[in-house]
Amino acid sequence: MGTLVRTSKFLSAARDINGIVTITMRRPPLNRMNLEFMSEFSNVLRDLERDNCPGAILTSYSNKVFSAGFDIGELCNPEPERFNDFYTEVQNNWTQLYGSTFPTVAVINGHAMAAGCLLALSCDYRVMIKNRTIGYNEMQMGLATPTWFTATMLNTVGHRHTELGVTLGKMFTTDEALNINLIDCVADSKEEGIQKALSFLEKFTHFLPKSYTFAKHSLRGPFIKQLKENQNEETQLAFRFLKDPEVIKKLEIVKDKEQTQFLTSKVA
Ligand SMILES: CC/C=C\C/C=C\C/C=C\C/C=C/C(=O)SCCNC(=O)CCNC(=O)[C@H](O)C(C)(C)COP(=O)(O)OP(=O)(O)OC[C@H]1O[C@@H](n2cnc3c(N)ncnc32)[C@H](O)[C@@H]1OP(=O)(O)O
Repeated sequence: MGTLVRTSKFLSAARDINGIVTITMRRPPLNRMNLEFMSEFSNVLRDLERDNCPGAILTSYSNKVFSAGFDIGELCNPEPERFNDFYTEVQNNWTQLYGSTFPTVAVINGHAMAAGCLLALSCDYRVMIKNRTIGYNEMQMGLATPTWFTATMLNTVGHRHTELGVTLGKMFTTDEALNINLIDCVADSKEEGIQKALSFLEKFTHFLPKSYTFAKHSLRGPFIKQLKENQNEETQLAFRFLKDPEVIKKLEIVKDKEQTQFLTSKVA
């Protein structure tokens, strides 16, 4: 796997002989993202920028779940200060990953739900294992999909697929995701996925890093700028949404269901 360059409670990062870093999310059982997870993630990305990393792969320790998205504990009737810290970290994390100066690949070796899907979409390329699902399922949870989540999907698959995906809270199967270019290729196993990711990243060894960064930022920069300019408003909007009694009630029902079965549309 390579030399371990960083290990923390929920993430590990290992560098191979070519400098490519594989970041593995490990918050059992579902890689749910809470404040601590997000700040560890930001620290890893900051290190990779500082070290002029030539490329990174993002994957999960589990071959069942890439990430179940945000920890519902961070969203259900949140405290203002904690939510502000959490959401700010999430936004910063997205601007770092979506705008990284190095190429990134998500090896999606398990289900990728909501913010888990955002992580994958924020990379430059996606390899997904067969028989998994990916999408923004917020609607099914009584939530809404934040503006920058939507923009990231829109920039990947276009308006119509985003519109249907977001408004239906649709989880796409691997085959469906490939058909609409939500992912770029399919692998039989995580190991094969990593090999495909490395082949993609190998292409960039022939380019000047500054040329790559310029191209990426000319495509993604305006969306990052838009979020940075509206960061506080986005946080306030989300906080108000989450304080709506109907939303709290719905999330509490979801939390109660956690004791038995999470969602009726639960995936295999
Ligand atoms: C203006 C509006 C702007 C913004 C709106 C405001 C805020 C919203 C902000 C952002 C958007 C939201 C993004 C998100 O990421 S929301 C989270 C979405 N995640 C999910 O829906 C995950 C659903 N989970 C599942 O479908 C399954 O758990 C999964 C397929 C991942 C795994 O299935 P499996 O059968 O292996 O496990 P389970 O028995 O279902 O789960 C084990 C255990 O864990 C609990 N669980 C699952 N997911 C979460 C989660 N995200 N947070 C907390 N807890 C979770 C599950 O209920 C089980 O609990 P228990 O029964 O107690 O063991």
